Amino acid sequence: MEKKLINLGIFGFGCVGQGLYEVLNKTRGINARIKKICIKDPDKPRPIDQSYFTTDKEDILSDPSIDVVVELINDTAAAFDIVATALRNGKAVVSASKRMIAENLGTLYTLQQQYHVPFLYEGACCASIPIIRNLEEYYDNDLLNAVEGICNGSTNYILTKIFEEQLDFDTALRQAQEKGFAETDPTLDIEGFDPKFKICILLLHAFGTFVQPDEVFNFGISHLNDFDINYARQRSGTIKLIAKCRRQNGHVVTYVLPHLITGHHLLSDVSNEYNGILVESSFSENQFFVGKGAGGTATGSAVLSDISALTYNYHYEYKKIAQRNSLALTNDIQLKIYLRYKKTGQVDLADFYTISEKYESPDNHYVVGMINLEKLKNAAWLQNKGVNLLVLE
Ligand SMILES: NC(=O)C1=CN([C@@H]2O[C@H](COP(=O)(O)OP(=O)(O)OC[C@H]3O[C@@H](n4cnc5c(N)ncnc54)[C@H](OP(=O)(O)O)[C@@H]3O)[C@@H](O)[C@H]2O)C=CC1
Ligand SMILES: N[C@@H](CC=O)C(=O)O
Repeated sequence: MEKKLINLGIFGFGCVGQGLYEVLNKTRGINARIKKICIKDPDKPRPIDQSYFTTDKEDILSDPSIDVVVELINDTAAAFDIVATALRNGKAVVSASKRMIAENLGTLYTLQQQYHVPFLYEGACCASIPIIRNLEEYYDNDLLNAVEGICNGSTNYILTKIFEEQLDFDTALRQAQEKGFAETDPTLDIEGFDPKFKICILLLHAFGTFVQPDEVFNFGISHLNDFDINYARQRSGTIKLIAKCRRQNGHVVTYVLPHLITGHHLLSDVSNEYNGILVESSFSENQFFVGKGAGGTATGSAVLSDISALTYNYHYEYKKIAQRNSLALTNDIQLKIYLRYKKTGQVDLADFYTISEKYESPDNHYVVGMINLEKLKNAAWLQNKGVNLLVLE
């Protein structure tokens, strides 16, 4: 039987928009066609026929023949306006804009309930890894303990190139940008904001907890220097930027921090733009999801899977909210960290609960010790470019 034709209105034709176009053209299983693509710059050369394009958002939002609005743009405020308007107009929406989603989760959840329209965003979290649908459907009753791992393709690409090919940071970042992995503003990647947006979304689907990204501490890899890299190498280890949400004493702990990984660890084998997510639960215990976490076709495939899911009326049920199991966020935990700094007095060692190791040389000092996550989040000294930290586990 012929499947009903789905008319798509797409916003954005950059890395992900073009990835979706390619995936859609090579996929036989779905009867969907692109009716219009709304972009920003009318003068930019496009690889497909000009008749597809418009700069007027109403050509999509007010067209009753468009069934699904696909939002793939790099402007957070405009993306929220598009998605919220489409939902209010009763149109199903698919998006990959993690920042926009994470910053507006409460409102977007309410709009879905109010207007009874689906809003799917698998591509927003770890691109090709179907983690949201798994948290929604497979882990709907199991008692989850943790969802954690590598949620940013660009930083994992940079760290892989540094550790495996001895590339310098700036060259590796440039490559990540050229390959379309990095955000328009790459500080969102290298300072750990992008994985924070993703973990905030996963937190809702795993534990039913709404948080504003500002409440969650993130520290990325932009302060990394050769001394830190050697510190990791001397311990036969590597460095990974890890986003984490973990149940602890009736609360949930959430953060994004660079970790020193030593010994055999599943995440140490996750390379380049791949992401890896460990899910820990009471009954199924440990499971590991790995897949491309950035890039046009990898994300396009997740977006297409969402479009396809809409054809069988799939929508997120947010079961953890419905089960009223929501956990409140806490930063009241102790972390064992390596803290490297340039000179005495640059960091406030009194913030540490205990210090077990101290090293001093003319150029670099470091301590290893236990520190409270809330203290770390509030530490002004950590903003200094000459200071870096690694979580030791
Ligand atoms: N790159 C990746 O690997 C991934 C990206 N994402 C997310 O997907 C979204 C898109 O990313 P990406 O494709 O990389 O970004 P790009 O910078 O490659 O493309 C952005 C697109 O958005 C368009 N655009 C910007 N503002 C508007 C507007 N107001 N109205 C209509 N179109 C607009 C641009 O138009 P124009 O072409 O005219 O400039 C461009 O086509 C982002 O939110 C990103 O965070 C999610 C997962 C993976
Ligand atoms: N900039 C992001 C793109 C995908 O979400 C990343 O590098 O992971």
